[in-house]
Amino acid sequence: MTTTPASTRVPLIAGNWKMNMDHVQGITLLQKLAWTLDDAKHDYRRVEVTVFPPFTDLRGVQTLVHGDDLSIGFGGQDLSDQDAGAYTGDISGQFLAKLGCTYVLVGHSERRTIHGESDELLAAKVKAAFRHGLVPVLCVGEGLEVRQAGTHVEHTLGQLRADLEGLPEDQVRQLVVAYEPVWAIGTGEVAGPEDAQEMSAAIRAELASRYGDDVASAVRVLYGGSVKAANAAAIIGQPDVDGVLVGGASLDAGEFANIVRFESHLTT
Ligand SMILES: O=C(CO)COP(=O)(O)O
Repeated sequence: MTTTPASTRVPLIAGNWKMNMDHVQGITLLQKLAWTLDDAKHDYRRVEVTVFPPFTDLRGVQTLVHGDDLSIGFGGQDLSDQDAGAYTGDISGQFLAKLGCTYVLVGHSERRTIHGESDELLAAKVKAAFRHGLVPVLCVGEGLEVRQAGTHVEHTLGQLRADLEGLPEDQVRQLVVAYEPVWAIGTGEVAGPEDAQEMSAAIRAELASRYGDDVASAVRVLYGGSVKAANAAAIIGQPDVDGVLVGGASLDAGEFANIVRFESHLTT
């Protein structure tokens, strides 16, 4: 398979704040992150940085990012598969796009489990994201029982196949996929760098077999699950891992900045 070298895919370091940080706390966190990365002279063209705050923070985040001309991107943690109408409590991709969001998480394991979101719904959400010019960060991954049964690769690829159902090739190529083994989320258990590589390579091979090498080598595959500054470099150093989706550690500006600066840990 003739894949584009990993070095042409810009690493993406993404912080999923989950249901943490009200809009005042969110601004403070983002400001601190921006200062810390500025002080470190971070080059955002080399390593892209994005945060996923709660919906109620997004307007404030947009104002800060645009007002201070920050290079940090932002996105929503979820979106509706519908565009508008009588869907109480739901958020349209159109609203997120209007707020300047670049990305949107789709199918985070907490949406799949707590909210019972099906692959059918998630396939509709992926399409809704593209309809509004948002890049979906599609989350896939297995629970502990599946991992223990040794069927994690097949399980995760099954989610990927179902969630991309009917998606045209030019949209697949823009996707970000996040492999997040559920047993490693918020537990302190980290899949080893080899586990992250095994699944990322399997995801890329699956994309290559369905859409061709060219598409597969354009898609960025992230790892998520108890990522910290101490383990980020080894994980992102894997050839098929193009970044990380960070939960808990993204709530600490210093720790998250150190994850963004993972390359400096490789050389020191
Ligand atoms: O779910 C995650 C990111 O989306 C991972 O969360 P933790 O980094 O807290 O394990």
